[in-house]
Amino acid sequence: MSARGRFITLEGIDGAGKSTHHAWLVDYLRGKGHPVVSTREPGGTSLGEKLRGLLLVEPMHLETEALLMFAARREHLAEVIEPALARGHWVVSDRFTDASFAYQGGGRGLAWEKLRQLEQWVQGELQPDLTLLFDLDAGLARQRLQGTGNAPDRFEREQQEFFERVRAAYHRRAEECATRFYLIDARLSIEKIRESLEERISSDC
Ligand SMILES: Nc1ncnc2c1ncn2[C@@H]1O[C@H](COP(=O)(O)OP(=O)(O)OP(=O)(O)O)[C@@H](O)[C@H]1O
Ligand SMILES: Cc1cn([C@H]2C[C@H](O)[C@@H](COP(=O)(O)O)O2)c(=O)[nH]c1=O
Repeated sequence: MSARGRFITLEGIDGAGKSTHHAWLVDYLRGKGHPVVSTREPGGTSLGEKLRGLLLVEPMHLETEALLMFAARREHLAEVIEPALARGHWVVSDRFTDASFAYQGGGRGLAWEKLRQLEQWVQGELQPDLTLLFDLDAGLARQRLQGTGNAPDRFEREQQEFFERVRAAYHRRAEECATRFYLIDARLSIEKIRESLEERISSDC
């Protein structure tokens, strides 16, 4: 039987650089010979991607939003994450549960305790082995997103204060789960961030 694989998540406010470094990290780990499942939330399964389509577009009650995020996550865990880890594969996910604490908790004001209950229900004791938190000022993140020329989704249209609360909630979560978090200064150049990721990850692979 193969050893359980490693579970890495990337987190941060919209525009902090997760997707850029997610793609690089997956290639880097594959280059080292690891079997890697590259995935994202909300999404990662056929049902999860349909829920993502709703979540990023449809206005909805805050608790509906939180429940749909966790419903998509339950499917993601059952269909993709748990089987891959059991096969000994690495799973690299662009966002996971910390995003629910940051966005639904910090951004929208849902009680931390309700989120903890959902977390316990949906994932039990399973947590990422390593969470890379891309930390960036909300104003700079917005400028970067505007530079992409892509139409903003329902979250990306939120005010700067919303993202300041999201960022603060990520910091709270990083303090609460300090052993698995690795904070990245996302103001640095893409090259410098890669160097720091390489240094952090090379001890694991
Ligand atoms: N360190 C960096 N320095 C300068 N620009 C960067 C850096 N990292 C990413 N970018 C650029 O910022 C933009 C947003 O990056 P990216 O799409 O990776 O962010 P994201 O966190 O995945 O955003 P979202 O959550 O909205 O998908 C892109 O144009 C990307 O090339
Ligand atoms: C998992 C998760 C995500 N969100 C939000 C955060 C982002 O604005 C979008 C996803 O878009 P991305 O371009 O793929 O980053 O969804 C959330 O509010 N809660 C969550 O649990």
